[in-house]
Amino acid sequence: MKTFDELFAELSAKAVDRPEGSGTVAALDAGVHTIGKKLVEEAAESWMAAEHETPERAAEEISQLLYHAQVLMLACGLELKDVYAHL
Ligand SMILES: N=c1c2ncn([C@@H]3O[C@H](COP(=O)(O)OP(=O)(O)OP(=O)(O)O)[C@@H](O)[C@H]3O)c2ncn1[C@@H]1O[C@H](COP(=O)(O)O)[C@@H](O)[C@H]1O
Repeated sequence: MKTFDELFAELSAKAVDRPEGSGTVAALDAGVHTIGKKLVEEAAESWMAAEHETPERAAEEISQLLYHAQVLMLACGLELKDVYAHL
């Protein structure tokens, strides 16, 4: 288990170190358009899980939504503080 901030720190390091086999590196290389499509897909899956499945399934999909939101942030050069400033 990890927090939102811990995941962002991990993904930020991967974006710099570019370890082989990292899905995050592959997503960043694919670009904003591909990352955005994945984000929307996970948003829809979160909605469907919340409406038609269990809270546990919704939590799983929402975790993936948060992951892809962080990848999009990295692709845009955003840091957590840039987003937190709007909360
Ligand atoms: N939390 C996540 C995470 N959540 C979601 N995903 C990605 O989002 C996809 C989820 O897609 P779906 O469940 O819709 O399944 P799918 O459609 O069969 O998958 P794809 O065909 O889209 O690959 C997964 O296949 C992962 O590629 C994640 N990928 C990585 N992480 C974490 O990010 C960190 C870095 O990961 P790497 O960059 O891969 O090392 C690690 O701590 C990981 O646990």
